Amino acid sequence: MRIRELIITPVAFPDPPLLNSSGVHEPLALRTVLRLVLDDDAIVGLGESSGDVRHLDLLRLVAPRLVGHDVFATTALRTVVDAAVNDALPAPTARERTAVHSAIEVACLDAQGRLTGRPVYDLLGGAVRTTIPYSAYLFYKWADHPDGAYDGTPDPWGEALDADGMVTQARRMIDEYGFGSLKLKGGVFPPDVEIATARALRAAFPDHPVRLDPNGAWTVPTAKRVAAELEGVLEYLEDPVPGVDGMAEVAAGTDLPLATNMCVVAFDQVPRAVRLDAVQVILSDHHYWGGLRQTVALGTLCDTFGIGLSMHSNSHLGISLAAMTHAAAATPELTYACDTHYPWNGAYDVVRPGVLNFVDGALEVPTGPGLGVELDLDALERRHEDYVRSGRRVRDDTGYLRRVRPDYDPTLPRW
Ligand SMILES: O=C([O-])[C@@H](O)[C@@H](O)[C@H](O)[C@@H](O)C(=O)[O-]
Ligand SMILES: [Mg+2]
Repeated sequence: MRIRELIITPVAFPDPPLLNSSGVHEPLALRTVLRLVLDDDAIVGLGESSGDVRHLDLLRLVAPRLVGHDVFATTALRTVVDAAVNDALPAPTARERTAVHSAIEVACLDAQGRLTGRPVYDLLGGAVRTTIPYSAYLFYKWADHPDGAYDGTPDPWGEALDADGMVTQARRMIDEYGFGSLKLKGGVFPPDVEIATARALRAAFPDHPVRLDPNGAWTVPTAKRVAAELEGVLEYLEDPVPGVDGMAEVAAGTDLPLATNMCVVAFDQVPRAVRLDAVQVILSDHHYWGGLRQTVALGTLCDTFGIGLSMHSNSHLGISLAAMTHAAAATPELTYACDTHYPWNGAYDVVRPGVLNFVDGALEVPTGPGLGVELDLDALERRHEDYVRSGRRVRDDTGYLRRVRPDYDPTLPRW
């Protein structure tokens, strides 16, 4: 079955003012929705990937070159993608190429599943679990955007700028979604504030493992001190310092497992990280590890070297969530609850409701053909109109925070 067309639709959707080590989320988050149309027109494979304009430009170069290729030939399609993006200026990096491979592979797998009547997890080797636990992704946040939300809807979450605010946010996430573990996004306040927040979460929810992720905001000495204080409090500490060498120095002095989605983000970075014993958990992410099959392969590799496997997320919608869920279903080595931003953005999804419902903090793996989710074309059109109207083309957390604090310096490590 051959590919007739790849339709690429950039979308924008409201996002709350969530703080991180580089700034704050803008009123709109960006994504790209892919529709891979096959010859007979009845089968359309879905995909979702980054909304940044550079990725979009690369996808647009690739789209016409896919026409006529077999949708099952995903390995050969990587060569087609590489040849197509060679025309890009500036020349794409290996990471940029891999992100395009990932996006195309997911749309192909969805189409293959629809053609064969099998869920994507079957195409990945079969499901080893039927439900996938996710963690509550907690953010320090402002009560509202300075100029209000993009669509004028009042922010239902309220402010969370200290330990009490974070415990309130966590309680609400747990009440609404049933999450059984907590991820705290740090790197926003001085480390002692974030240590106090992690401790408060642990005390308020003693049965919920807590992880903390300051996205490389600390120096090695600071990270060593925080790790010593949080041993026994956290299940893992994610990217306390930038770079694999710093991670190795911190890891050498603590029993707390160190996790990363920043310093090991591709297969060619694994050997050095292993040699240095720099990370004890890798966060997979099919959007940049090369797709769903590569994510399953990463599980094998992690197991080989005794490294744990978790899953990273970024602001996303339901096609990505479905793909993450299928990857998790087919990866035996993935034993941590996965990250997801979905509670922050899911109200603006482009897939029809009914499939992606959290029960006890977990998603049932969709059993329908392909990814098992259906596109809501009206919602897609609305989100695309917002994209066009907004004029936004790249994510800029730092620039947005600077509107409020013009002297804001995003240089890391900060503490
Ligand atoms: O959404 C955010 O602000 C996160 O900080 C995200 O950009 C990170 O990529 C991510 O979730 C992480 O775990 O580092
Ligand atoms: Mg992280």
